[in-house]
Amino acid sequence: MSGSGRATRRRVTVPGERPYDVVIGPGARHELGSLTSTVLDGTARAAVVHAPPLAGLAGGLVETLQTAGVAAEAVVVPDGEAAKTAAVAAGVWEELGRLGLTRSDAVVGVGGGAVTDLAGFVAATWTRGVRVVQVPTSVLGMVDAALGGKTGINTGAGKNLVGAFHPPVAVLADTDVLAALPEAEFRAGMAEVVKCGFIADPAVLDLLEADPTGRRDTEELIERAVRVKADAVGADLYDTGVREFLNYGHTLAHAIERVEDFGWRHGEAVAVGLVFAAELAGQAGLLTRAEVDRHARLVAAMGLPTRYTGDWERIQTVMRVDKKARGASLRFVVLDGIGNPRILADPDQAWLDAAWAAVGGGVPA
Ligand SMILES: NC(=O)c1ccc[n+]([C@@H]2O[C@H](COP(=O)([O-])OP(=O)(O)OC[C@H]3O[C@@H](n4cnc5c(N)ncnc54)[C@H](O)[C@@H]3O)[C@@H](O)[C@H]2O)c1
Ligand SMILES: O=C(O)C(=O)C[C@@H](O)[C@H](O)[C@H](O)COP(=O)(O)O
Ligand SMILES: [Zn+2]
Repeated sequence: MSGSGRATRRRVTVPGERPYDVVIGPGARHELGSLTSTVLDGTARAAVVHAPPLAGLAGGLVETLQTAGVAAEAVVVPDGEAAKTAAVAAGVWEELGRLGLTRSDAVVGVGGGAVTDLAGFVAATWTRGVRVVQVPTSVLGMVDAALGGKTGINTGAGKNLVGAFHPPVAVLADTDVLAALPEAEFRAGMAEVVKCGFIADPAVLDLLEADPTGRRDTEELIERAVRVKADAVGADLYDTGVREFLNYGHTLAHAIERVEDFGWRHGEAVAVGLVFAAELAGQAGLLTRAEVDRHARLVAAMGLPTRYTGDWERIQTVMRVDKKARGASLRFVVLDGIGNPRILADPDQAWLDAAWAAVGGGVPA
């Protein structure tokens, strides 16, 4: 089973000190067993971390590992953003201790971005670092969260404020599992895909304008987004340069998520954040009106939100806790033309207010 379809799957190598492959396509998860003689060589034990909705899939992967001679067990965590807490991480550490996981063993993260972020974080911290294989099951996980090595959890102050850079040894993006992904989650994942289009690959924009559902060209879109991310993290794993561009739309998005107590889908918040960032660039004279409007038009056509009305003062306070902020100054990723991202530091308040108005927020007089 592990070999069937292998030749037809797409493979993207993420460059860096320890390069690894992202395998994209039907049945990709079945390559897990064969990893025990390559990147998982020497693994005696493995913890397969998953949330309840992915129990069936994770159970199959536990069996695959067992068949390959690895003492694998499932570790169940809460679903969605509720997995990304210090308490859940502490619970998983206790489980890894019970399983006797040593440095030569491995964690397998199975699920959406929330679970792979958590699984990556416990792998980064357990015995100061064990190998992790990510098996993303959402579009968002496949194109973004499962690769690149950003792992982490949330705190009361905001999104992803505790974490570590810990790249996986392999990513198995099995597009068969997307059949069970709820439509709203599929759409939310496409927000990170269109983000990649705007920052680096305009062909993605053309594909999505032709079919805003992303269903016609799903694998092509996933591969293109993975390549955009692989290029950025290959050049700048530690997020001190070009990797910051992957944060396009995220300054507002993370603030929305925090203010909404993590009740918004990440991709939906990113969608609004893209519209906000485009207007900010328009205000700064970096994008034409047509380029600004292309953002809102495409995001809306994809069935994603373009509006958010909340407490502007509070949003601005939370945005200052963003990891791109330096001291008191806010820093945003903006586009200086489509496909040409740059940082805009300390934008004029009037530009910020105009961007807020563009997503439907009211600005107090
Ligand atoms: N580390 C990174 O670089 C990075 C990048 C982007 C996003 N993220 C993080 O990823 C998270 C969002 O990930 P997400 O959008 O995947 O959401 P999620 O992980 O919350 O998953 C959304 C829902 O979809 C369900 N689901 C996932 N796959 C399924 C499948 N195949 N069938 C049925 N149900 C399925 C999950 O159980 C969950 O209920 C956020 O926490 C975000 O901060 C991290
Ligand atoms: O990989 C990156 O770098 C990104 O910025 C990708 C984002 O889509 C992702 O949401 C990431 O987790 C945000 O990073 P953060 O450092 O702002 O938490
Ligand atoms: Zn994101």
